[in-house]
Amino acid sequence: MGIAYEEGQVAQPLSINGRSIVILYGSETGNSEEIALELGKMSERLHFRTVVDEMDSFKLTDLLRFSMAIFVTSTTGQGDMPKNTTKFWRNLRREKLNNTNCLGNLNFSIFGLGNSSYQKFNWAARKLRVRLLQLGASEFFKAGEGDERHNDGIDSIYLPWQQELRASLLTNYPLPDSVTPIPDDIQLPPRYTLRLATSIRPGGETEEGDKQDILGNQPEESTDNTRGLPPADMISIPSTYLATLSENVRATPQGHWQDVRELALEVRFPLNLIPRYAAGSCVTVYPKNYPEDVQSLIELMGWQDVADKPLTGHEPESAEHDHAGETRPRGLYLKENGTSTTLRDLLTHNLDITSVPRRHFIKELVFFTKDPREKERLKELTSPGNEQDLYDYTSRPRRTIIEMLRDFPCVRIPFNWALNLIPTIRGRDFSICNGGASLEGKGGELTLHVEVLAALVEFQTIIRKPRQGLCSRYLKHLLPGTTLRVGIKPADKFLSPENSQHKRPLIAIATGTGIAPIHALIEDRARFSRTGPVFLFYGCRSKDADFYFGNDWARHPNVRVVPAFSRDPFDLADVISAEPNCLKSAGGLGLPEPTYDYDVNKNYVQHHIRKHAKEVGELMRQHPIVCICGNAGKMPASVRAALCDALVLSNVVVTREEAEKFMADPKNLSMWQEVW
Ligand SMILES: Cc1cc2nc3c(=O)[nH]c(=O)nc-3n(C[C@H](O)[C@H](O)[C@H](O)COP(=O)(O)O)c2cc1C
Repeated sequence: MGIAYEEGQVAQPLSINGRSIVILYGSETGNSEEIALELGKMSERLHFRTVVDEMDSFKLTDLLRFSMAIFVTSTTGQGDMPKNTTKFWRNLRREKLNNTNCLGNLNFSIFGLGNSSYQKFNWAARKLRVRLLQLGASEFFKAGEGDERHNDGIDSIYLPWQQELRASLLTNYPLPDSVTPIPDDIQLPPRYTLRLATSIRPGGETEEGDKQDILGNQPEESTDNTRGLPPADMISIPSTYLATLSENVRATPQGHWQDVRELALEVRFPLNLIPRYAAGSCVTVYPKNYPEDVQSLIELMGWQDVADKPLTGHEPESAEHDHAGETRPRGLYLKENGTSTTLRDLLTHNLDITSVPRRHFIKELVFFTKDPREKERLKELTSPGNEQDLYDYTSRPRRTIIEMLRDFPCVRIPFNWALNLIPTIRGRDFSICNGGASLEGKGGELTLHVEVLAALVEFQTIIRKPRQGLCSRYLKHLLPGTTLRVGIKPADKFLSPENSQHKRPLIAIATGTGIAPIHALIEDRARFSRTGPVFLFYGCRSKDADFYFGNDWARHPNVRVVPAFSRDPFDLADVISAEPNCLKSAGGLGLPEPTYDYDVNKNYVQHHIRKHAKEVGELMRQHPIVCICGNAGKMPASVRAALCDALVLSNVVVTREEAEKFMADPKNLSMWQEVW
């Protein structure tokens, strides 16, 4: 007879000999991590001993302790592996492992996340898969490749892939007769739990005399945290630096649809810890939540009694639940100076309470409401086939976690489950837009002046209240003089002027704030007397509103700028559209087919590339660097198609097929693409 599960119960997966899965992810912005966690739940429900962790926290030899490994990785940069896979990937690629068959006992499968507007679509997952096979591992289930550009995003490939994987696991690793999978409507134990350092009496008061947490830290004086701007206190984030905001001004006119900020930061590095930085580097800003939002969530969930009490360490629920020594979610950092952390601190600095609710969050909410109608609606939102309904409720109106909890007033998440439901805040990257002498450090403790252009993300949605992204809201009201913690992400090597790279021609195509890294690059090259020519196609709405650095280009005589002002009057004769019949994509390289109809009679960068085909072709013969930066929508594919057309029109190659091959070959050019 199978095990009977009862509603309301928290079911512990059984421990069955030889039945274990490790799920390792590589993730920059959390999408792969979310999928890995979902796969982890699926695996636990099938009674596999399950470990979910980032790749870098795992040794190769540890992999072999599991019956199976599932890898989930996004692709970042120019077909690169995410940062939290660097160590793992370096180990895997060691030459001495070649021909050793060292992973001969490993069974694996892999799911990749990517965006097909990038030339190197899903390359990280593909590279990883090839290397695992080379080292003798066997693929127990076919690889999946999610594409953000699909109608339902990554889910359109991921959901059916996950269903098939589950079926395959059940067939190939059948459960003993007496055991059934844990059904979806039965709750699994939490991965992490929060505990108060002081014990609370049932009535809610704190026991007397216990005013310290287990580390002996005194709780801080209570301050009025419920109003105003995010607090100034810091959390310890590894590999970050202190920076002072020196400027925060609006770069677009008041009436313009978008509030774009010019921010300047003075970043301080200890001399022994100077990161590699150059034009093309990014600065990572870690936003915080506003006290009023934090308070609102605390009240909604009834956490007032515990919100300001010190917490102890964040251990996993039980030792059985082996998460490779991990005691709190990756990316969750505590306050500096050993001061005790409270739930309010976590909600302010660590947990993304204004993010759009993900499927995993909604699935868990079912367990925290007693109202049958709420339960039914929550189940409906996450049931297979209802992806459009989920999208319309969550992503389309950019609804936040707090707003969703208001819509479901009977939901009460116990405070000690918070880390399991709410995702951690991740830093947001902004391309540095200054270069050359302005990006040179000064002083004994090096101070670096960096500038960024931050387009504040503000949405007009079907919910009447205008919405803002977390980081946008944080930056909008950030006052000069504020100290914050920032990271610096190095740029691709070929962008920096070392090794004579600056002598190569640069063909740059930028739209909107995508001009930021290009501007930095041009300033960097200007330091040298002999630099290659620059041909810049720059698309924005209007000369007066968002033609960033418009007055600056004149300082760079070797830079030729061709602007495409899409909303200013223009001469149709200047705009050369594609002729799909003679310049049709040859396909075959797996590149997305650009659409031609949306840009007829418009004034976009791709039209000007075709118009200047001869000059573009000339530079293409000289091993140029080609940069495409800006919005990820239709622009990257249209621009690549226009570059291919230019190659044909200027007789560098004869056919469109040859043009696509030419573009993909690093012997001809170095492509750097940064689109979002
Ligand atoms: C800066 C940047 C570079 C990217 N480069 C690629 C790429 O080369 N190939 C690709 O298929 N997807 C690329 N993507 C798309 C990501 O793989 C995709 O957004 C994915 O969902 C991110 O998942 P993550 O949050 O787990 O990192 C890139 C995204 C960004 C923001």
